Amino acid sequence: MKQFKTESKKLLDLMINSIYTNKEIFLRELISNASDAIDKLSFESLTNPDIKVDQAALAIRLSFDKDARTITVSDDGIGMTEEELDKNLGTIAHSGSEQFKEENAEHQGDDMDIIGQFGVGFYSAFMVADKVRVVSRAFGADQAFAWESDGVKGYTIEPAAEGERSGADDHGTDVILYLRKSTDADDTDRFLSEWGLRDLVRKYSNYVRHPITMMVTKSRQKPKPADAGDDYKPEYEDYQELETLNSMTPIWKKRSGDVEQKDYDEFYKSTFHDFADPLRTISFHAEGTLSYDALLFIPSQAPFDLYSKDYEKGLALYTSNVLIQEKCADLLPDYYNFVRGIVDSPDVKLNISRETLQQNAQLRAIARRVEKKVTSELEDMRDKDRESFEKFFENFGRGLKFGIYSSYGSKASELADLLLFWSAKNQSMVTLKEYVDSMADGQDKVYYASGESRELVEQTPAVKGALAHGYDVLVCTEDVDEFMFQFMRSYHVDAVAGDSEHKGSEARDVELANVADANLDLATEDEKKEAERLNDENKDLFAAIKESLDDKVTDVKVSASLDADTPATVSAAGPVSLDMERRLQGQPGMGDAPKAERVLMLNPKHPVFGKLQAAKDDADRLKLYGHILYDQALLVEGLPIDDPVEFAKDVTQLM
Ligand SMILES: Nc1ncnc2c1ncn2[C@@H]1O[C@H](COP(=O)(O)OP(=O)(O)OP(=O)(O)O)[C@@H](O)[C@H]1O
Repeated sequence: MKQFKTESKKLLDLMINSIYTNKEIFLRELISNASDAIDKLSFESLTNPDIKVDQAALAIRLSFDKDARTITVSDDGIGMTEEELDKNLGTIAHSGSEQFKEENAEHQGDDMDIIGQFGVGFYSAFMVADKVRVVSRAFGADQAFAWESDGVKGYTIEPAAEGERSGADDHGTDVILYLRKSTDADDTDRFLSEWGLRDLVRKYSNYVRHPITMMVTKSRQKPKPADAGDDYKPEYEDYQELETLNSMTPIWKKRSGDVEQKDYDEFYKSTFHDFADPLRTISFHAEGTLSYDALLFIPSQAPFDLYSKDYEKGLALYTSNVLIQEKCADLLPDYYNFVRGIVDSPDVKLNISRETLQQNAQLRAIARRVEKKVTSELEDMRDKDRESFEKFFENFGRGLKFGIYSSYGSKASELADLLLFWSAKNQSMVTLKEYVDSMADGQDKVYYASGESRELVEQTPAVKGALAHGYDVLVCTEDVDEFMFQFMRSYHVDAVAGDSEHKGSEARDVELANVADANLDLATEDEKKEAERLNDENKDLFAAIKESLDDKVTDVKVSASLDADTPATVSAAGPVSLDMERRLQGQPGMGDAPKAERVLMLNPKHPVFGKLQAAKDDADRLKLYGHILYDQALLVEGLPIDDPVEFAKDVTQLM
């Protein structure tokens, strides 16, 4: 007896003790595996002339035995060798298996989430069965092997008995489930019936492209005997017939008007192993020189590994009913990597390989259309269903921002209008257009501020000052935000045609500006004049403070726009903001990351300013004041101070 690998054991444990209400998905999982196995064989046969199979005859067969309490899922797929049985069914094959181990620790008892997130595959059989036997014969092999397990102790693999596999096929797999006893709480009997299995196939596997057949018992009227008298009563007899249970037409070939949303949802969940319904479904068809059917989904939640390097984007690419690539990356731009779906085109060449994809004009044309469709769907959601759009953005917005950032801003024209930011004034998410539309009179820039959290950013003097002057500020808390803004530089506003009631406006580019930029002055004209006067008047004082701060700041000056409670703030003068500096330094391998040019801005309306003036001729006191003001301004910004011990000493001395 062989032992399962550790991570498989955990998953099996979960399956055996599952309280998951959707236990019936086991059949969907086994049918999907069977369908994949047939796909693999079809693909091999199309690319390898030595393999000859009759595509149309490849099927999945269901059967059950009420007395033995077994269900068998049998396929004519590629089958598994002895080694493959060991490798594939002894370990979890899922890409998420590593994460599974970690997540599992957090989600103890919450099996719904795990089952939903990872698409538990083969092992889900153990939710309903206490023994599973897999008899498989790999394509081209002379011998079938049988894998068997109770899911607890381990598993055995042995040569299968002659003729053990059902049907006459020389390749394929039978999965035989020995169902658990039926109880009130856990009714497994319902699976041991024609209607029970037919129901499950319709519900979960209707659009599987290969026939799923089952022998069913039907009733028919016996022919009327020639010598039947007048009192003849029709007689009936049962007979057996092979029935195809699924509709088989791929769902993506159907017009969206002919498919119910719940069918799309089921298809999405079973194909892409998501637990939640998709947020949006997009179906479209092209005809002409390049014809194809496409069915795309925008998930309602981000897969756990979306932002990890293991995540692979792509759409499934089919041609002539054969899956040629499970994840064709070239069909999706990186910023739409969350889109799942299928493209099926008879015009795409079968022997497409990774190298030729780039140069493939057909794929490029499809990719362009896919991108346009997704964009317009997102715009539609933004305008008509804001709640869903905000949910979407929470999950996938970061990717859109990266799209602008990694294209050095060139993708801004496509993506900028899909961005949302937290508005400090409205306390809600706004688009850039909404921001610009409600800008204060005379405001000519979009103001943003960046930091670790909304609360922190909203408390910074720069943001409070801007709000006090009637300017809204976009609060940015993601690492990519400010880097993206730097590449964008400005936001393009389209021209608006006027009418009798509304004034039109010209197209224009509105500059994006960090509100904590030392060169930015949000003050009124009067405040500015006053600041200029004070800067002049206190030139020597400011020079002395700068000197006492060594090379920590490049300048000390008056800020005219600070609110009354803030004695001083630290701003950045160059292209690197304080928050960018913090984020760059937080990255591994960025030891000598560029630093922000710091400027100490003093508030002339605060009583502390008078204290500074009074200490003008006392170098030690001035140094003490300067250091304390500088350090506390950094703390308010959520930034580390150079020397906490020194700061503590300074405060003590002051007391
Ligand atoms: N009927 C089958 N015929 C051939 N191979 C199979 C069959 N069922 C399972 N396998 C093999 O066993 C592996 C493990 O199956 P399992 O359902 O656990 O995971 P998966 O299908 O790879 O992952 P997921 O269910 O997340 O897509 C498959 O990848 C496949 O190689």
